[in-house]
Amino acid sequence: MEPLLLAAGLSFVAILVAIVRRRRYRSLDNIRGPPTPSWLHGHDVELTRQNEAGELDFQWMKEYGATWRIGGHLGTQQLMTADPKAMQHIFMKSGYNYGKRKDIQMITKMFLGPGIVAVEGEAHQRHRKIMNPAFSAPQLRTFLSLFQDIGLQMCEKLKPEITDDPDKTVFINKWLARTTLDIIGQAAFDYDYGGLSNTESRLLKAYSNLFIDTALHPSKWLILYRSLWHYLPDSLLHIVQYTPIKEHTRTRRTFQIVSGIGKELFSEKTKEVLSSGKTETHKDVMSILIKANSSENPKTQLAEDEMVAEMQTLTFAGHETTASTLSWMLYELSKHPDYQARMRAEIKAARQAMHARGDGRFSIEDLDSMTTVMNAIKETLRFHPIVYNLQRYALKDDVLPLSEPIISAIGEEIHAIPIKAGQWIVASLAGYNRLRSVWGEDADEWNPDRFLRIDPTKQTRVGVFGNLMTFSAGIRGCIGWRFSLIEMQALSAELLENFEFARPKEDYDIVRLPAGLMIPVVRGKLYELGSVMPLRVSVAQ
Ligand code: HEM
Repeated sequence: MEPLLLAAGLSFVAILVAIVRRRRYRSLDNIRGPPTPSWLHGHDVELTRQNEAGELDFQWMKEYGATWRIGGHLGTQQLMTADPKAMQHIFMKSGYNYGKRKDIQMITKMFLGPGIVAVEGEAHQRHRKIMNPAFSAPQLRTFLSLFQDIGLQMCEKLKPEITDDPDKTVFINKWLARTTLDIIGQAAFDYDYGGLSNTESRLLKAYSNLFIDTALHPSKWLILYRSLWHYLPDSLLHIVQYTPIKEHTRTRRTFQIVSGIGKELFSEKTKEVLSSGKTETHKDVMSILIKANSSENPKTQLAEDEMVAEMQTLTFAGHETTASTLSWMLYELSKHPDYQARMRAEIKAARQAMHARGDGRFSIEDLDSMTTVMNAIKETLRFHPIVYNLQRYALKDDVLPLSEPIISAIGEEIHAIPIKAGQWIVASLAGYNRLRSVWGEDADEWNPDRFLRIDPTKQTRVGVFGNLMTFSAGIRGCIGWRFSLIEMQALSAELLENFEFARPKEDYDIVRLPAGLMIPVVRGKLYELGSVMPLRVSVAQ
């Protein structure tokens, strides 16, 4: 059958199912929210076209409080919330009752294969059980010296690029992505991806501007088409990835390159680990995974394509995320030179103390004692959450508790919202991270010192770190959050001791484009420059 005809046929089936089910989701009439601009798309188009990620969330929060209703496809309603108790309930107290939608699962599968991020329920439990040991705190401590070595390599490579021209503008996100790619390659697979050494790296090329090409400003047709996937039976769902559109072709090309590398690595690693039996010598994440998988009951073991997908997932989730967050931190520091100077002084003092006791490298304890650095990382995670929202649907009828009551359409105060099975929910991570009730009246400013005054025991407990939702929470919370944190601490120490970061001499206006992940772009230069974070970098005095 012609692929376009097939897409049309699948859409027709899905529209029928969606219309039949639609009535059940109109249970939020009592909740206030912005008027729906279109019966066909609800607010889905506005959300993907907003000027900056989170802009609409902040606007709606001001108007309706921490929870509100928006329109979905074909006249459906979606609940959008930034409320701490609602977040806690959805992500930390309800097990798998708020699942990932099938359309989102499918898109994830197209990028990453059938790995941990794309699966649900029992299958997810199986994946997580095999992966957890590789992300334990003691295991992650062993990676610190690797993070420091690769951080130093980055500094050594960057220095000659800037010494001749003190006003040189550097796209710092590119340098950080190359660095974090090498880190994940070595830590996860004991493999050199060539990010810093090889500008022709196959993988870097495959990932370059991936989000702009596949997720930025999708057409109205594609937005609707994808949302209807949720209603397709599994037997038809897998066909949709072959719809001949440029976003899918680009995704498939990247998938083939990354999974090709993953397969080669997996087969070499499996031979190495299982034939030598010397696990002590193999401390990379993949070796631990292969060992854990081989000692599982065969019924619960991960299959080869699932293990390869795990490698793709770690490569993808483990590098751009951390690189982006660090880029936003350096951007903020370029606007806050006084805070930057305090961080540098703290790192230098810690370095002196370290030398005085006869050590050559910072320990985890040294890094943890640098509160000025840690607070800048925390504040950046709060202010610039690169995953700015998460979409879920209710598998069962439920009642969602609120810590911030809202006013209903008829003026009553609402403390809890009845939820019908099938209801779509958007958790606004960006919105929660800006709540004044949680973060103070200056929540819309980047100010790391807020963490000196906040008492976390007085907040509703959410997230995995610092009461932030940036790494999500609960059984599906980010497995790599501690990895990322140690990596950011180690790289910040190297970078800030070696370099100063300032605004570039060109008058660049940086915006946070919503492209699945939040990406930095120079306003008006998206197609010329792609995703960039330009900063003036000079050697620190
Ligand atoms: C600043 C850095 C990072 C941020 C902000 C971040 C954020 C997130 C978020 C929000 C989720 C939940 C996604 C969802 O429910 O759909 C997630 C999941 C995940 N992250 Fe991260 N992440 C970061 C770094 C990392 C690193 C370094 C790794 C690996 C080394 C990693 C591996 C994963 C994996 C495997 C999952 C899926 C967990 C599951 O479904 O059980 N992440 N991350």
